[in-house]
Amino acid sequence: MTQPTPVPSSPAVPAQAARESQADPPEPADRAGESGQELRYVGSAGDTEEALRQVTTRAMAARLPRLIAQALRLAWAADPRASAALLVCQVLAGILEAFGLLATTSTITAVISSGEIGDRLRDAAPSLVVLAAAVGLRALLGVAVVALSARVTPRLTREAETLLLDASARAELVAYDHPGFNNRWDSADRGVQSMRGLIPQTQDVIAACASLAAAATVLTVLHPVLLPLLLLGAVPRGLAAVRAARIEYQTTIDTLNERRILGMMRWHISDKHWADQLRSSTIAPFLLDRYQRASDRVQQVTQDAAWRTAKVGTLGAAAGGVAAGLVWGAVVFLLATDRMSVAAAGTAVIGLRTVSTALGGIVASGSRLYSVGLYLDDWDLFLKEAGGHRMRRGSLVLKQPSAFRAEGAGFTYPGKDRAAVAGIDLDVPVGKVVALVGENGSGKSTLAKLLCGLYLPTEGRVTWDGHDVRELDPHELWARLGYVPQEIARWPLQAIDNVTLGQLRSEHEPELSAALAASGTDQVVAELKFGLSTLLAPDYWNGTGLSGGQWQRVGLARAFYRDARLLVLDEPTSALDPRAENRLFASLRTLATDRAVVLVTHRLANVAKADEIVVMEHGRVRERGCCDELLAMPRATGLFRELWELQGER
Ligand SMILES: Nc1ncnc2c1ncn2[C@@H]1O[C@H](COP(=O)(O)OP(=O)(O)OP(=O)(O)O)[C@@H](O)[C@H]1O
Repeated sequence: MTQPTPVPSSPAVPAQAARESQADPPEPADRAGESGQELRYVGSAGDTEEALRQVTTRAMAARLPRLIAQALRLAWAADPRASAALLVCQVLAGILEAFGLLATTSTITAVISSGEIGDRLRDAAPSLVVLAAAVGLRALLGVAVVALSARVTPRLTREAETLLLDASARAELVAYDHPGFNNRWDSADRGVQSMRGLIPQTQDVIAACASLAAAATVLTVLHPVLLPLLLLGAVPRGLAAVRAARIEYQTTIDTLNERRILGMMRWHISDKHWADQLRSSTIAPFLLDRYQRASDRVQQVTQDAAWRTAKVGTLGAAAGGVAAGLVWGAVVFLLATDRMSVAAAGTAVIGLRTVSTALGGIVASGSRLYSVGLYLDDWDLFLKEAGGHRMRRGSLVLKQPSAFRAEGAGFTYPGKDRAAVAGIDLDVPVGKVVALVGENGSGKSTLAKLLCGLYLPTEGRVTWDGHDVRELDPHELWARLGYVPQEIARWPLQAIDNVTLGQLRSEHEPELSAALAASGTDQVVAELKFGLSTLLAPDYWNGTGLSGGQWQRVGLARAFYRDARLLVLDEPTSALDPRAENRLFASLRTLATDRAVVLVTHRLANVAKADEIVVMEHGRVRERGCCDELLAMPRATGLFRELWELQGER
């Protein structure tokens, strides 16, 4: 047995002094921003600036074809047949448009030619039939396009959502402590939502392009000057639409952080989790006031944006109107100077309207598609990078690891300038029970997560069987881990799945019964209406709720059931009744027969049987040894002894 070693802590503030320094609590600083902090979500400004830099007219024009190709690729992956049918419909619609326009010229030519009215109508009949057929078929194709889009879009959205969730599960745990990660997740999620508009907008752009190509061909045949004039007329509207898309995107980005706050406040005010405290503490009006403030800030930004969009739209429309006047003036001029026949002018009128509508469609749907594309980029990037935190570890697999070590390991949370734990040396082989104790915030849970490979150390290293956890396949590593965190996840699944986590090896196996019995979950299950098949979810999900202590038993059963070599129990008995707690600690030795056990707890009496007790203070190891050794330390310097005696007095 090692001698208790009082390790100098940094900074060396004895527990007593630390408590005394906290005796006078500081004045409450948060007075809605008067002198302290107000609720403000801290995002990464760099992302926003980068995103906005991309929203230019040129970028948009260059990006559109790629976006359409991307949309088609995604749609193809989601539903190849429906996507092919959609494309065929669009091409057919374009061809019919051209036929319709040419038939218009023939019809007008026949009707206004000299001769008997009956003969003229007979001559016009074939082109009239073509015209009617083209219009009717185009309408039918329109219906088919709507139906096919409605089929592809939900599949596409579902697929996009699944990929996003998968990418998020592949991010390092530390990602959640980076504000940029949450922002990127939000933007990517918005990408999934905006995907609902992807197919309709793409369809609109393709349809408008097909229509434009058809009408432009016909117009060029009628007179070559018409088309360039028209295209020129569309420029002001195009510029205005791009500007509006930029304002919309900027507004979304500017309000992203506030919307996060709104979402978080909404959850705190409405969720069952805090519902009892919300009522009993009468805090609701105060929270609603905070909600209102954030809401006002969002409204301010959106109102401002709406005003700027209206201004840009008005300018675009005015310039577009002048351009349209020029085009129509040109048609009148060509007609008046006999450079164009009356029949051609009649068709030109229809053709001009078609081209103008198509250009308007390309500009409007194109700018909407571009907005969708910006979010789509965020989604795409998240899939590749998991918000910049994709797990990139090794692939080494350890079947039966048996030695878990921290070697000078430390960890600093993102954005913090002080390490949560530092310079930790710890050795936990299979068969050994190590207890981590210490005051709140001394670094016990952080160290536990380092040993689990959930966090990667920012200094030193953590090894399993001598291999740095960075080299190990993380999923295989966690398959050998039984981890009971302070807050047990309440998965909305049946009791059996909540214990086996969907990894049942075989029905009625002894391991399952043993895990249920060792954790006391067997007693919980015995009271459930459908036993292990009971859905553990609140009543309104058609399930059955459990108490905090019952969930803690389920959490323990989970860890015991796993084929784990390292068992990390972080405050595993905080909600257990004394009998359940006793049973757990009595079985610690048995649990450690073929596992290494790390136990984090404040109930010091329970760690008496641990092989080694590590006393943490300010992120460092202050003392270590077995219970008797630590209790034998002088009263003035022994932190464990002081805490032990305080608990004893209680
Ligand atoms: N997600 C986080 N982001 C930033 N700092 C954190 C985070 N979690 C913990 N910390 C800080 O790291 C330090 C160690 O925290 P840790 O949770 O490891 O302490 P602990 O000893 O387990 O505390 P407790 O006994 O209260 O559970 C504390 O100063 C805490 O404020």
